[in-house]
Amino acid sequence: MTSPGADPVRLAVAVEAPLHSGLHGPLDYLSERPLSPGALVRVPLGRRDVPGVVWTTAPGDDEGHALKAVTEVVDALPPLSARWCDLVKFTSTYYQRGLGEVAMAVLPPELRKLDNAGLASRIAKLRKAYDKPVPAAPAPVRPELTSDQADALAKLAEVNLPGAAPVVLLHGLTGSGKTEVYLRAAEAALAAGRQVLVLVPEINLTPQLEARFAERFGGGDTPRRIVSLHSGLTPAQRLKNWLAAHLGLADLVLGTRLAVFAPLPRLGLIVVDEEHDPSFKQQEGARYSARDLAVYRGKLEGSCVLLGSATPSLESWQRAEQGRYLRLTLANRVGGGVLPKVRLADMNLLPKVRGATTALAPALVAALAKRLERGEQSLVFLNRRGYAPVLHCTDCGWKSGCPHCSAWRVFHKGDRTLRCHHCGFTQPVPRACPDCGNLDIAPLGQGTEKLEEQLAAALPGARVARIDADTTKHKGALEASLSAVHAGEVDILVGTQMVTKGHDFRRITLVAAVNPDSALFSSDFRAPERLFSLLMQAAGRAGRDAAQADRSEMWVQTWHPTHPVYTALRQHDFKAFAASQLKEREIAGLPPYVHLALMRAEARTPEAARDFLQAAADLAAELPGANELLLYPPVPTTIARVAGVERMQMLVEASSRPQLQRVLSPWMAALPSLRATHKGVLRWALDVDPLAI
Ligand SMILES: Nc1ncnc2c1ncn2[C@@H]1O[C@H](COP(=O)(O)OP(=O)(O)OP(=O)(O)O)[C@@H](O)[C@H]1O
Ligand SMILES: [Zn+2]
Repeated sequence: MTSPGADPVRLAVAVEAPLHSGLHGPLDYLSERPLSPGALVRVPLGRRDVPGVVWTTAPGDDEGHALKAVTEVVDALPPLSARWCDLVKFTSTYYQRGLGEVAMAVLPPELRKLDNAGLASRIAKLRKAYDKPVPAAPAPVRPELTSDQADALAKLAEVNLPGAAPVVLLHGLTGSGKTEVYLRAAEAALAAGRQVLVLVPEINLTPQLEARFAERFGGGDTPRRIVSLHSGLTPAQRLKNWLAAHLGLADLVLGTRLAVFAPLPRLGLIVVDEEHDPSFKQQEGARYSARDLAVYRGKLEGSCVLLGSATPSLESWQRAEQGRYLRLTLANRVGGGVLPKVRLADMNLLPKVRGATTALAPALVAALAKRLERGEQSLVFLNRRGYAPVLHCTDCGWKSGCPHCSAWRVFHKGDRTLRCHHCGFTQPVPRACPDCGNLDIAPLGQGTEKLEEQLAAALPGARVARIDADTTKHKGALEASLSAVHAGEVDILVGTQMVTKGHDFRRITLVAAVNPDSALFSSDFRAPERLFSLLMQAAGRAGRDAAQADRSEMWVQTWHPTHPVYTALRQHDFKAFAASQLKEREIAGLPPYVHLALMRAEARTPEAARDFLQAAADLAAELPGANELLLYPPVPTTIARVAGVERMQMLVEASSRPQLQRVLSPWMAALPSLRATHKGVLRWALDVDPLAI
C-alpha cells in the first residue's frame, strides 16, 4: 500500500484527552501512508507522545498542513477489529465518556507503553510459545448430563443458529450444574472453530473456573488454549493474555468485567456467570455494566450470549418475561439433593442484656456443635471486616470517627489499629478516650474478627478459619485458605460475602448469616434484591453433596423474622420474589420500568457541590428533550464526606433509554462551561444505569 511520495492521509485518532478538556471525539493527525482503522499509533498531544487508535481515515485536505504527524505506527499489532471499535464507541456514547479515554482504559496498560519493536518481540515470543505442542493430557471424562441440563442444551442448540445471536438467561438453582451447561455450550462453539469469552464477577472465582475449563478442554486430541484476564495479573501477564486473545491464539478467555473488551477475532459465545452480580458494574471512569455490554457485544458479533444465575437481576428477569431473552431453567440440584432448610433465629427472643445485638443465638451454636460432632463443615458470614465497626467511650460517648470522612473508623484487633475503610486513614488504638481520658473504651458491634473469636469461644476445639479482604491480602493466601477448607482442615469458615458466591464446597452442611438485617432498611431500592440474592447464593454453598443435602441448613439471625425477603428465602422462591419486586418497582416507577442516571459532584464544601448540581440542572432544563426528564433535587451521597471531599448527587429519570440519552450528551458537553462560575467544584461524573442509589 505504501508508495513513497504519496500524499499524506488524514486520520482521526482516538487518544486519551485530559478530563474535562472538552475533547471527546478522536483528534485529527496526518500519516504518510494509509493506515487501517483500529491500528495502534503514537501521536503528539500537547508536549507528550501518547498512544492512540486510528478511528477513521480520510484523504488529506487543504487544512492538512496544520495537522501534526503521527509519531509512530505500531504495526506489529494487527489492527483492532471494526466490531471492537464499535463496542468502544458504544461504551463511550452510552456511558458519556471520551472515546479515547475508553479506548485507552480498556487496552492493557503495558500495550500503551511499548514501542513497535518492543511489541514485535513480545509477539514473536508469544507465537513461539504457542507453536510448542501442549503437553499431552488425557481426554476429559464428561459427566452424563442431568435431564435439566440436556433439555436446556437442546433448547439452546435450537435457537443458537448462525447469525441469530440469541440472548439466553440460564436460571438455575445453586448447585444445579450451570457450569456444565457453560462447558457444553463452549465445547460446541470451540468445535465450530470459534473463541469463547466467559465473564465472572470476582477475581477470586477465576482460578477455580480456569481449573474447570482447563480440566475439560486442556487435554485430549484437540487441546484448547485458555487464558485469563483480570486486574490481579502482572502487567506483563495481562498483555500476554490479551495478545493471545487478539491474535486468535487463545481459544477461551476467562475474566472479570474488563475482559468484556478482549479483542476476539473468532468470538462465538459469551458467558456471563452470576449475571446479577454488582461487580460487573465498573465504579469509576466509564461506569459500564460488563453484563449489559456483553449483551450488546453479542449483537455486534453475531454471538450467542448466555447469562447465568440462580437469582437473575430483575432487569434480565423482566426481559425474559417479555420474551426478549430466552429463559432456560435448571430446576433441580445435581444428584437430586434438596436446598437447605432455612431457619430464622429470632433475636427478639434473646434476653435484652448488653451485647445481645452481637450475640450468637444459642440455637445456632447448638446447630454448629452438631456439625462439629458429625465432622461436617459450616460457613458463617458477616458482611463487615475488622473486629468492630466502631470504638466508643463508655463515659463521654466519644466514637472512633474518621477525621476525613463521614464514617466511623473500624477497630482491627489483630494489629490494634483504627482504620477508615473509605480513605484508609489508620492510627494505633488510643489507650484512653481522646476526649475525656477514660480508660474504658469498648468496641461496638461486630466484624468478622470478632465473630471468629466468638465462634472459637463458643465451640472449643473447633478449627475456625477466616477469609476476608484482610486475611487474603497476600498472593496465594486465598487459594491456600480455600484449599484447606476443601481438604477438610477447617470446621467453621468465617467470612465476608467473598466466600458466599460460586464456590463448590462439598462438605458444608450449614451456612449462617449472623447480621443481615441492616440491608432491609437501606434507602437503596435495590437493597432487598441484593440481600435476597446474597442469601440465596450463600444458602447455595450448603448441601452441595446430594448425600448430605437433606440435613443442610441456612440460618439467618434476624430481628425481623417476618420480613418478606426472609419469607421468600424460606421458600427458595426466586420467581415469586422477583414478581413481587417487579410489581413494586412498577408501581413506584423504578428501574427496570424507568431509566436512571446519577450525576455526582465533589467539592470542598457541600454548598459548592449542591450549587454546581443546581446549575447543572438549570442547564439541562434548557436542552431539547428536557421536558421528558425528571430531575430530582441534589442530595448528599450515603457517605457524604470521603478524604475531606464533600459529595452530592442528583438523580435524572426518563421513561426510556433514548429519551435519557438524547439529553445526556449535550448536557455533558455543556457542563465544563460551569467551571468558571463554580470554582469550588473539584469534579463531576455521570453514572448511567447506576446500581447503588
Ligand atoms: N451432569 C452432571 N453429573 C454429575 N455431576 C455434575 C453434573 N453437572 C454438574 N455436576 C457437579 O455438580 C456440582 C454443582 O455444579 P455447578 O458448580 O456447576 O453448579 P452451579 O449451578 O454453577 O451452582 P452455583 O450457582 O451454586 O455456583 C459440581 O460439583 C459439578 O461438578
Ligand atoms: Zn476516612
